[in-house]
Amino acid sequence: MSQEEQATLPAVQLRGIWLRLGRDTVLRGLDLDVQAGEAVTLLGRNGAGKSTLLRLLASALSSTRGEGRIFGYDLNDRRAVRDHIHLLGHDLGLYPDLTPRENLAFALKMHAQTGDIDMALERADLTRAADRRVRFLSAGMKKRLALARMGLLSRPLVLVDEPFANLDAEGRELAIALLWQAQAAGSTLIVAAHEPELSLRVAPRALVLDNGQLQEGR
Ligand SMILES: Nc1ncnc2c1ncn2[C@@H]1O[C@H](COP(=O)(O)OP(=O)(O)OP(=O)(O)O)[C@@H](O)[C@H]1O
Repeated sequence: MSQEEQATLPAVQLRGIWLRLGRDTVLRGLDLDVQAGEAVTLLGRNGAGKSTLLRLLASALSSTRGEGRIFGYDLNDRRAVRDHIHLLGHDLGLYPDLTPRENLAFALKMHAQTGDIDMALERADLTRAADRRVRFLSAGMKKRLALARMGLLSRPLVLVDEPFANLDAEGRELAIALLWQAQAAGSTLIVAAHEPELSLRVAPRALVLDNGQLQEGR
């Protein structure tokens, strides 16, 4: 598929998705359409299934029933899906024995990309901690690093679970700025958050996950 053909396809198309985890049926016939370039805030109470939905979209979980496509690629085509997404989940996926600088360099290398690591570190206010092992950073500093990595890797679909958790006021503004930047660079965003007043600034389409299905609005 050419890049031109791909750009005309919806970023996300889910049809009748059911997903069971243990004894819980978390998603119950869920449908979702997200156009390329859209920015969506995903709301819902604790345990509603927001993280589960993001993990399904990242092809880290399989549905029990239903069909899903990411930029036209079937969700079961995990390699193609993972080539198009970046998931910033509860588990930040950082390497604790590497430094922030090394984590960012490794992420760029894994995606065969280049980027300005020093600028990303500075923007995240991590310059002074750039060469300390990640395991010695605070929770908020780790979150800033994960956000900096998201900003460096400009993936077509960016899935972010609670971008504002563990951050101080300045860190929250950094999260918003990096999400803006990702969208301006052409990424589609889906942001699960408990702070609609923050998330809706960057992702104005609100979807509420309730009883395993999505509804528009707050
Ligand atoms: N690995 C698992 N095995 C069994 N059940 C799970 C698993 N992970 C999540 N669940 C269940 O799935 C449901 C949805 O969880 P999920 O983490 O997706 O919710 P959430 O909307 O992201 O919640 P929160 O706002 O608290 O982060 C919950 O009932 C949870 O207990």
